[in-house]
Amino acid sequence: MQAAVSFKQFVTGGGSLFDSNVKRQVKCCYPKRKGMTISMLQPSTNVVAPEARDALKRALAKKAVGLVKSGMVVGLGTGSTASVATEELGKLIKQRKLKDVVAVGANYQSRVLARQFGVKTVDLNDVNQIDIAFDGVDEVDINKNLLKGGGAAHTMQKVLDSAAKECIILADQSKVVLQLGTTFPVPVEVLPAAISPVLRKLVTLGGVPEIRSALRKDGPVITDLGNMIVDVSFPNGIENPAELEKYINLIPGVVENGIVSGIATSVLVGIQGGDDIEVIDLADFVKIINSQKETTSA
Ligand SMILES: O=C[C@H](O)[C@H](O)[C@H](O)COP(=O)(O)O
Repeated sequence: MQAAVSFKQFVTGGGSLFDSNVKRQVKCCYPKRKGMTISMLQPSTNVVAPEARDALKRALAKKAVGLVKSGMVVGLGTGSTASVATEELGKLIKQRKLKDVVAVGANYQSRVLARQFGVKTVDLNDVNQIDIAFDGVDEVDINKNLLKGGGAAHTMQKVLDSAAKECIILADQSKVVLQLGTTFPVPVEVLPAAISPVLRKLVTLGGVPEIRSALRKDGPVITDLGNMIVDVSFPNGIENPAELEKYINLIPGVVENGIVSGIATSVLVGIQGGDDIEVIDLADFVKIINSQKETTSA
C-alpha cells in the first residue's frame, strides 16, 4: 500500500467496456448466461462492490489454480487477486491434490504469502522454465494488452509472465476496458539517478508524469529492485499499447513499464449478476458485448 498519490488525479474519464457508447447499449439488454441475470452488472457505474470484488477474486483464483498440475513450476504475481490464487494453490497442496509443485514469486510480498500458505518457493534462476503463471491486472483491453504496476511490482511480474509457457491473467469485469490508460496511468520503473531526464522524455511522448509517493514514509516509493516509480497519464488513452510499451522502454534510465502486450496467453474475467458469480474467458466476454451491440443496432 504505497500509492499516496491518488490514482484519481489521473482519471480522464471512464475507459470501461461499459462506458461511452457501449455502456448505453449494454445497459438495458445484457443477456442471460446459464440462468444468470447479468443485467445486474450495473454498467452505468461499472463499479464492483467490495464484497462482490472479493467473491470475484476467489472465483478467479479457484479457476486458475484448477489449471495447475502436479510437478509444475508456478509463477506467482502480486496484488490482491494473485494473493488469493496463492492461497488457493496452498489449499490444493495441503489437501494433497497437487504434489511437487514449486513457485517463483514476483516480489518479496508474493514470496512471503507463498510461504504463509504452504507453497514452496524457489528462485527464478534455479528453474529451467515456468509452466504456468498467474497474475492480476489493473486494466486489460479486448486484445489481451495489459496495464500493470499498481503495486509497483510490474518489472519482475513481466519477467515471470514472459518466462511462463502459460500466462493466465485474472480480471474482474471492472478491469476490462476499451482502451488502456483511460482509468490508470502507466507505471514506469526508473533508475533514481536518471529520474529528471526520464521525466522530460516521458513528456515528449505525450505523457503527464508524476513520481509515486510513499504512504507512511516521506518521499517516493522505492521498489523491491531499488528504483522509483513514475505514473504517467495519457490524457487521450493509449492508442497503440505495443508501440508505447517499446518507446517508453527505449528511454535510457527506464527499467520497465507497466504496459504488457503479447504476453498473456489467457485472460479470465470474473462477472457478477446479483448473487451469481461466473468466470469466463475474455473472448467470450467480448462476444457477449458484441452480440449486444448487434442486437441494439439492428
Ligand atoms: O504491481 C501490481 C500488479 O500489477 C497487480 O497485479 C495489479 O495492480 C492488480 O492488483 P489487484 O489484483 O490487487 O487489483
